[in-house]
Amino acid sequence: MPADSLAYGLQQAAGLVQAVRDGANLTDTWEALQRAHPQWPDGTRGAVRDLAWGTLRDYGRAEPILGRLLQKPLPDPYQALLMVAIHRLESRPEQSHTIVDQAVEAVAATAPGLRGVVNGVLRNLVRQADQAARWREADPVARHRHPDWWIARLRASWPGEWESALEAGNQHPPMALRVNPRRATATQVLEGFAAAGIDARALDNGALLLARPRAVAQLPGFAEGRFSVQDAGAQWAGRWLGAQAGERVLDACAAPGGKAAQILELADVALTALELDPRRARRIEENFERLGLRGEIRVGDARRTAGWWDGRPFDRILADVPCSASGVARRHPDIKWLRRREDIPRFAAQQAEILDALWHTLAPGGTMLYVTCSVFDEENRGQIARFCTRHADALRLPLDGRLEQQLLPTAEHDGFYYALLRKQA
Ligand SMILES: C[S@@+](CC[C@H](N)C(=O)[O-])C[C@H]1O[C@@H](n2cnc3c(N)ncnc32)[C@H](O)[C@@H]1O
Repeated sequence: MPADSLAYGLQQAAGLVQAVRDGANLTDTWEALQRAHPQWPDGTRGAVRDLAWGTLRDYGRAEPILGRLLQKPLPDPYQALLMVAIHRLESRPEQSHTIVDQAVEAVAATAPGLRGVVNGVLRNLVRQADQAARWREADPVARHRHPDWWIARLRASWPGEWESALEAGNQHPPMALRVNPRRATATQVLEGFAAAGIDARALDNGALLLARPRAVAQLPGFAEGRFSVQDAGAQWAGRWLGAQAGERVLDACAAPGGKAAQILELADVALTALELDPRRARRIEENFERLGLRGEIRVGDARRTAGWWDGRPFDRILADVPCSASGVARRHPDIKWLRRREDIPRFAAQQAEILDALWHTLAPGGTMLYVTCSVFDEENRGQIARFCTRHADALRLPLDGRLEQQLLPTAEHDGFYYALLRKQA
């Protein structure tokens, strides 16, 4: 199969989808696949990625169709191949004949005996497209493209917003940039973009939103460290932490270093960037280097302060804790497949442990900004409410006039939660 054919793209994307169905992490699998195919042209890389990410974002969409059109699921990875083909048929209905032919070609290469059934299922689907739309509409998982327990949680917490948040979470993610005020102003960056014919605009918090995602290295000013890629929702961290020159600041869960870099771009602070995973900690180093920033990078566990804390209290702490990442699932669509309902209390317990340990390292009068990229209450407002019952010296401070900020995914930003706590002297 030629590497630029749709058949090849479908086959490779099916391999990625199958790996996620087997429990693998998409980013790691994708990196390994690219290492195995260094000769792939950009077009092939882009096509395989789009097909796999799109199919995984379509969580649950193929099931009602395959359940009705197949007597029993095809063996691995051919069921995944059908899912990728169905995703493609839905997104490019005008190319239905080519898609069916190419899917048959893809299966013929390794399982010629399945050609007939793949051909039959996909042709049936093309013929019965209206009926398939009704099957999907009748199935909440297929309609909202999220696991049922996820839908139920969001619906219970956000009765007015859950549907639009789920829908936004199914779209292609936006691309936003964080301007480095040490190297440029937002106006200068936007002028450089306008001169290069790149459409972008500034949002309320200063983030620049590109009209269309692009390869960052091709944007004028990136190599000079004038900006970094960072979701607009994440960019509230620097402002809401509000670190001032001369302060001792801890970023307790720092890799890859986006928020740590923002803190250093905004004020001359003494920053410690702590990270549990040594491999990920190296990415903080690379980010600081590109941006010309300085901070102390330490590998350690935020829960075990004896391993990394010198006993001098911090004036401010950013606790951007590990979480379900349910607010960024459109960027990492394998999350919808890999997360289980029971993972959420496990994350919440880990977050509570981190928060309790960090609280001891905060100076009286100091503040801690708690951040997750989750949309689930148990990790967010519930977590902070429980923290405040355990720590009588914790005082909640408002963020732009609100007790806490839950950003649900929209066309402009991903889902994040923020709460600010002061340790009373
Ligand atoms: C949400 S990410 C942080 C993103 C980062 N703040 C940024 O803006 O680029 C959470 C990070 O915490 C790290 N982590 C998980 N458990 C930790 C622990 N107990 N102590 C320190 N870091 C931890 C993870 O490896 C991960 O890199």
